[in-house]
Amino acid sequence: MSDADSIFADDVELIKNATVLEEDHTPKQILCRDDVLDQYTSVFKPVYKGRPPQNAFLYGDTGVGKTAATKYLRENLEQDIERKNENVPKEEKVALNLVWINCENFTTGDHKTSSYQVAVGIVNRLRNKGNRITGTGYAPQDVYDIMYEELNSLEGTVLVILDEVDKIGDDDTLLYELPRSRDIGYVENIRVGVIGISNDYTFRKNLSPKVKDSLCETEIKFSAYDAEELSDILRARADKALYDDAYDQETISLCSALAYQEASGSARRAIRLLRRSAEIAEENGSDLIRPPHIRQADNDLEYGNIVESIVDQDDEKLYILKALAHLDSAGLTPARTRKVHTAYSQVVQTYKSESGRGPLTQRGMFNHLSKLVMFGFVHTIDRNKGVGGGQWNEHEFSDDVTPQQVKDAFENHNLEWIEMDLRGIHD
Ligand SMILES: Nc1ncnc2c1ncn2[C@@H]1O[C@H](COP(=O)(O)OP(=O)(O)OP(=O)(O)O)[C@@H](O)[C@H]1O
Repeated sequence: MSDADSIFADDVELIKNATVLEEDHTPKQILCRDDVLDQYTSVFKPVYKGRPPQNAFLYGDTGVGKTAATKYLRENLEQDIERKNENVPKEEKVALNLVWINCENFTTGDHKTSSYQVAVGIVNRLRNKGNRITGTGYAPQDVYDIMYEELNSLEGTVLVILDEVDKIGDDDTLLYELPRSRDIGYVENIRVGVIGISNDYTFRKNLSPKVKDSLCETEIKFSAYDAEELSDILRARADKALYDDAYDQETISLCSALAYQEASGSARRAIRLLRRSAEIAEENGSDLIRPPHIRQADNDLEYGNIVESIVDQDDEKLYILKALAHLDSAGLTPARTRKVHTAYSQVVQTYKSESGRGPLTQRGMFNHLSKLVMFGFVHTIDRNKGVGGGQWNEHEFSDDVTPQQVKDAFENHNLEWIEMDLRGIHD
């Protein structure tokens, strides 16, 4: 069968190498980051020389190259150590063990990670499949003991990279102890270096002084890219991913400008935008990515971002948003707080009938509703009819949110979307 017979084929193909546009692609070159790379290279240098490793804390907004720079230096370090070891006598060989943990992957049901969960993760990275431990059922001290035992069975330097380290929350025992494990006497055969990576500025600010002392030996800030830097990064990516005639200077400039404006200089957003724009251009049979494709791609990404941020809300806020979605569909917004509470109570009863937990009081719900206003999902109107006329609040979705996005978020959250008819609802 030729492509012409397939419903999946497009008439034109603009993407030459799709993997280059994927999230986990590590570029061969890190652009526009010379200063930061110099600083970061110094952190890895002692490891290459077989000296005690340093600890470091990397921070900066999302999509600004923290992970990419770390992967790039890790690959170089491993390759260079391998080359060096080929040419030196046995006793001078450098032993490096690297454990990469994304703390986001070790969250429990309530979206929280703890030092305990990360310690379980480290143990399981070091053990083979049949010998792994579960994330529950061990006393915390037992898990730490097992982890240090596993680490101590290695030799040389152990570099533990904790990506999204902020997910570790308040329980930061590990962040304090792991970098100092040799001084404390938990390990004796190895030297441990810890690199924490975070895009949460509050987490960095709130780190306890003792964690700051041990983990933040070197702090490296990754600032956001400006539109010109985004253009350089994007052009290099487009050169590898797209056919030469598929894009021009306007494609690169517009994708970069939009990512700069709307995603605070995130290279991830710029690359996603380029990929979606190329797909839309292909679907439209265009042999060049043009501004309308890019604008449509930008709208698609914005839509998806809002759905993702709704998915991140806790159950109570999801129920309030569902109540507002039904009120909106029934033409009943803006709705007074009492009406939103009645609708919300119905939603809770529908979803929580099995657990037996009831809805929050109106005041309790209002606290969550205020957070939704703060996050930009909901818009509240203050009605004031003057003396004797009364004062009250009315709520509706902000301009960026639609009932369909709430529905999509429920589905992404694996929560069934139960249809509800709130047309006859009273205040
Ligand atoms: N300087 C750069 N040169 C080339 N590619 C880059 C550069 N900076 C970022 N990228 C690319 O942009 C995307 C996002 O970068 P990365 O994952 O490193 O961001 P991050 O700062 O770790 O974000 P987060 O905090 O959300 O994890 C990746 O595809 C990465 O390869």
